[in-house]
Amino acid sequence: MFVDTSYVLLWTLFPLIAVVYFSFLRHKKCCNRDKKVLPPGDMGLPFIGETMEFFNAQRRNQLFEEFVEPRIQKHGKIFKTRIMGSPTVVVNGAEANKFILSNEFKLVKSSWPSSSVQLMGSDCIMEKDSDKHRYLRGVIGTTLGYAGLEVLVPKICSSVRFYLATNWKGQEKVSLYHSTKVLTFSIVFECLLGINVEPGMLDTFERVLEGVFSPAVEFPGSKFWRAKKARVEIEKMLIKVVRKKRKEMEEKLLSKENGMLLSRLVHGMIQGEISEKEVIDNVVLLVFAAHDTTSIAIAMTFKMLAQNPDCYKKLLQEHVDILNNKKCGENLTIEDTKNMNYTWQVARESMRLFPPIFGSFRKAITDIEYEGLTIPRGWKVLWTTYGTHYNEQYFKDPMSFKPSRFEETIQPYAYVPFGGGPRLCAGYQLAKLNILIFVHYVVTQYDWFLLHPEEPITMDPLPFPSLGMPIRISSKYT
Ligand code: HEM
Repeated sequence: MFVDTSYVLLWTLFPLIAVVYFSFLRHKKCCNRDKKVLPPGDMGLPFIGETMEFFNAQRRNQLFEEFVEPRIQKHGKIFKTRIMGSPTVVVNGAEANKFILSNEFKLVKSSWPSSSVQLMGSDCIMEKDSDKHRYLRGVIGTTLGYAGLEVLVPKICSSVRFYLATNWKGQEKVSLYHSTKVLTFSIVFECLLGINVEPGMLDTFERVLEGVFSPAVEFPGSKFWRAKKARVEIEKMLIKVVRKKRKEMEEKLLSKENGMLLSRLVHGMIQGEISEKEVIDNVVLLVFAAHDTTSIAIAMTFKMLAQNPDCYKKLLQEHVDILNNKKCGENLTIEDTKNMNYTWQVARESMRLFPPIFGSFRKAITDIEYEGLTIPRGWKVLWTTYGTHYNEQYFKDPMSFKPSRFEETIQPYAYVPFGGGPRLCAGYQLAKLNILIFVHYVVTQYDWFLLHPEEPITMDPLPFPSLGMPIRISSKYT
């Protein structure tokens, strides 16, 4: 019988071919399983990526509306992009905020632009992790604990009252935003740190702040160059202050128990727990963290009150009730601030609609797996406040101003103007007191209205009212 040898060969080789074929399939499946799935999104042009789109939207204070939201629509709540030279994953939503913020030090670490690190100082709290971070949080936390706050309240009251008496009394028109900036600056320096504000200090600090998010290019005349020069001036001034304080403390003229944050930091220095540079970098950082954030929060609270007369009426009544229980000229106490529940709801709602901080950057310190996607090690992660604050899922009718929504429990990590996790704002309590006390004295002493109700809010990189929010004022007592 004729036997086709090719058939014989085929039947002999068949099991071998089958084994090779199935092994190939298995290998392919394994590889696919190991292959990491990056989040969807466009990386834009080589190197610059989508930086221009990001900055243009930011300048118009439309970062969420023009940059983030269209990409959420196209790619979903977690998308990749490339900004400022770094591949970046933008995450939105309470679950994603929680995942990223609570995994600080484990999966991610805080990641500030080079210009911010150079100007704030490489030894400031935002650059620290583990023990040093815990130590600095402890020092700030003790100063802002209940006993510390009790002492702070009358000091803040005196600062606000003095400021209004010397700068608003007899005036018809003032810049609300400028006032809040001057006040928050002196409150951080004098009430929290215990350092006297000297003439010109605010301007020098403002020059540093102007460069904090500008490109770290040091050519004469550039923002960053000016900021670096201002930082040197500040350093010289702070070195003198810190050494004087150290001498006083070593000679037992002053104890760390005077409650002031600078004394506590200098005490740590004497004990060898922190260096002089760490003290100085953290003083600069605290001013940066407190200044523009609290100022814009107060300004937007007033803007919302002007636009919502019913809310203003209710808030005013809260303060009149508190005032009626005080003797003439008596300062507020911490207990009085606890009776400002509605005012705090108004301020919180203003910060929900206009969060002073858009969000912030982290860096993945390992490959991160989240919802079936991989954020590769070394990539940046940007979490946002707007991603939850403007989302119907967390806040019903999100674009309406409704302070009473804070009577209900809010899902954790949905309301995040102060961030969350181990890096939750360390000055939250001070910011709250600053806002409540300022509102109290203004609304009980003055009638006021906005001169430009439609004034645009710009961003550079924090939001601010473009005209300084001028208001017409008239004293209630003349
Ligand atoms: C309305 C006012 C304020 C807002 C909206 C605000 C917001 C924030 C946010 C969002 C963070 C977290 C940043 C991140 O996760 O990368 C933060 C951190 C921080 N804030 Fe505030 N802040 C305010 C006022 C203040 C004040 C008054 C102080 C100090 C006296 C302060 C001190 C700090 C510090 C030291 C950190 C760093 C915490 C750390 O790294 O552990 N903040 N703030």
